[in-house]
Amino acid sequence: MSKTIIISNRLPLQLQIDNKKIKATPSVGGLATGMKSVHRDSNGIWIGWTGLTEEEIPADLRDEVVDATIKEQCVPVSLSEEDIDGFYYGFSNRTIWPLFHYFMEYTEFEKESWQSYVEVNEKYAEVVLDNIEEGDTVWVHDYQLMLLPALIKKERPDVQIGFFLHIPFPSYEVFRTLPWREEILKGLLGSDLIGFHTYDYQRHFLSSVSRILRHEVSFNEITLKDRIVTVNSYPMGIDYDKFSEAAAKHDAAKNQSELQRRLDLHIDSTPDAKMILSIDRLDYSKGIANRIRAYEYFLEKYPEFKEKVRLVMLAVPSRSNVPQYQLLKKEVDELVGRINGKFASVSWTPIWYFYRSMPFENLIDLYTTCEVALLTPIRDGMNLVAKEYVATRTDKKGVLILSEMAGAAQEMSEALIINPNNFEEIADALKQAIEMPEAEQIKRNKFLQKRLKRYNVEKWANDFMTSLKDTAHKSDIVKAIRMRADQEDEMFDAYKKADKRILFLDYDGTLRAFVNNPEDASPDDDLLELVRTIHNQENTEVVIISGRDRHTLGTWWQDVPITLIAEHGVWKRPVGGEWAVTENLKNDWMDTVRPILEKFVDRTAGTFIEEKNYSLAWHYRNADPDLGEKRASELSNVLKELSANNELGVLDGNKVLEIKDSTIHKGKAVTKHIFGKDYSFKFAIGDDWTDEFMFQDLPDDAFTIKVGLQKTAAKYYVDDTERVRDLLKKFAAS
Ligand SMILES: O=P(O)(O)OC[C@H]1O[C@H](O[C@H]2O[C@H](CO)[C@@H](O)[C@H](O)[C@H]2O)[C@H](O)[C@@H](O)[C@@H]1O
Ligand SMILES: O=c1ccn([C@@H]2O[C@H](COP(=O)(O)OP(=O)(O)O)[C@@H](O)[C@H]2O)c(=O)[nH]1
Repeated sequence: MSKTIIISNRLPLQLQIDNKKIKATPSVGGLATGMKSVHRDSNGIWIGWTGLTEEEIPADLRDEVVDATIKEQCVPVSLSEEDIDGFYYGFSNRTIWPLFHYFMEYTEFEKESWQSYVEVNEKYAEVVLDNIEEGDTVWVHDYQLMLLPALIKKERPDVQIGFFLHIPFPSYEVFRTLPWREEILKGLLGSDLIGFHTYDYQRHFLSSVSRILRHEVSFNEITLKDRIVTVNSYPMGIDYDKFSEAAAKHDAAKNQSELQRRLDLHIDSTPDAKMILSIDRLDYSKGIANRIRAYEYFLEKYPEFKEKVRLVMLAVPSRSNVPQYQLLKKEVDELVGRINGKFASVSWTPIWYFYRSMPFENLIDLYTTCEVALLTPIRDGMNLVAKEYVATRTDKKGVLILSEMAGAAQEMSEALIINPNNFEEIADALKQAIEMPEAEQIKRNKFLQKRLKRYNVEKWANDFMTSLKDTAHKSDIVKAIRMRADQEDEMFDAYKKADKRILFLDYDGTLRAFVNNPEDASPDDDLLELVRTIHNQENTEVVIISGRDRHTLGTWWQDVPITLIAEHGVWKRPVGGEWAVTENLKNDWMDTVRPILEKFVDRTAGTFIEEKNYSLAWHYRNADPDLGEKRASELSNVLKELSANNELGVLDGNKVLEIKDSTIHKGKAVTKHIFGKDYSFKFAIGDDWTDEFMFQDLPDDAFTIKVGLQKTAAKYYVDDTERVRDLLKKFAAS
């Protein structure tokens, strides 16, 4: 049975040696906590580092390490102290992490640590390759393993590889400073699907790919010589039910609260003070020091809140071998000490500071007890703590203040969104949060919870995996080759020999180049004459098949008695006949398509669905323009695939995608047209995606030609409309 292989630097469990025995504890950090439930529910394996170096594991405990990991469906990658130094503390956390979080002043470019990064990625590749079986799917995670996709693809081109980056991808101007930028991009492009938390990270990545590697990037696809790599954004969710159910249980047993106990013990005798929560790994990207300063500023600006609020701050130890993290620890310790010293009274401590990691139950305690969450990262890929806080507010009360620099802010607009560098704004947001009427808190959280519940971690992972599976077919369709002279000769030979011939000609972009004003694209005399000449040849039928309306087409070609097909196949004018509708339209497909459109509405702010009698339209004119175009292309692909089985067609309008009965696509139109007639020469030429239906649906012996080098199902391509004219001239002369 095929399986999914998850690979990340850190396994979901971390091993320690305790009393000469191996002890496992859950890993901290969004990647591990988020993916845990995905892994638990799959029959796959998770490959990664255990947290113990080779030197730390005595020979007699090696089997125990393997046992402890196998028990959790994990496979360990064995790393030495030197590896961890160069690869983890070095290149991953002194180069990539600061650079990708825009901390350029912290970024080190050390050749030795780069070399270690390469070697450790190779070590991971070895373990992965040892564990891959036919039909398996591979899902690589995060910035520590960006070379891995290409290393796996090189050995196993048959395997579908997905990659997800959990941190931001920086803008090209920042990324380009990396001496190994090409290697990193090439490593990533070993994947079939690359995912990011937000559209902005995706956009930055695509921009770097096209500028640095000069690959063709079209919408969210990168065309390589032999494959297509799809890039998209999938905002990671949380295990919503786990958090909300734990919170409900916790609420029912309030006396378990550690915070409450502290208050009961009169360590701090201002029990009514509102609790403001902050939870992060102690990382400079999280903006912890700034947050404390902003809190100080708040107490100065609004002194009436002294003794009325308390900042409960959990900072989890992280990467403490990296100097910047050590400095930050010192800075935070000092700040907390200074501010507590400055404002505290006998009955009140303004900051409760915990420097450690907490078990799940204690986290739930913090989440449920604190009325406000203040999360102010300077940069953060996503920030799952923000989502977890909202999920635990079972009575829907509580206010989230969130930095606009966290990926999560893009989906959580009902939170109070602040700029983490703007103390004024943070102080005001704190005041607003503390004073916010309950009805407003509930209203905001209702929206947030609904979205988080719906797009939970399971849905996120399924979305990613489904897209990854879909990429399997994508590369097959870039199969066209530029028509060579000998192939052209062969085609005209076949044309001459055939006793019954048909040519399907698309109009705009094929017979006529695009012009600014579409009404000006009428056929020139030369074109009219060429088409007439071909039509007049014996046993030859010319069909112009276009998305144009029938009036325009009919007027332009009124003097040339050829067959015209208009509006992608809705209308047909046979030779010497009148326009007629070709099909009875149906609408029973709508219940299948509506949820797909709703999903795109969920993921693309500003879009909406319009329902008509025989069609559904997804409008994106109010969305971010770039995102709208990219999502439209993605939706269009999804719907086109569906259309093959469900007889649907997709029309790409101006900021709208309209889905109709598939009697409205060129493939169906040409198939119907040739049905029962024995054409021995079939030819179709067109330039855009609506022509792909013809290319796909015509029989294999048809000569199908795409105008322009693009992804296509046609057999050949020619460069432009001038080349099309040359071909028409040759047909006319045959
Ligand atoms: O493994 P560590 O070095 O101890 O660091 C912990 C993890 O931190 C990072 O988490 C990121 O992933 C989260 C989930 O997608 C996201 O919400 C957060 O914004 C990111 O910073 C890191 O990406 C992981 O690889 C680390 O394991
Ligand atoms: O003592 C703690 C503190 C935090 N977390 C978890 O660590 C994750 C932090 O993820 P986030 O995306 O906020 O940031 P990251 O640390 O991954 O950058 C969240 O799932 C928290 O529940 C934890 O397991 N124990």
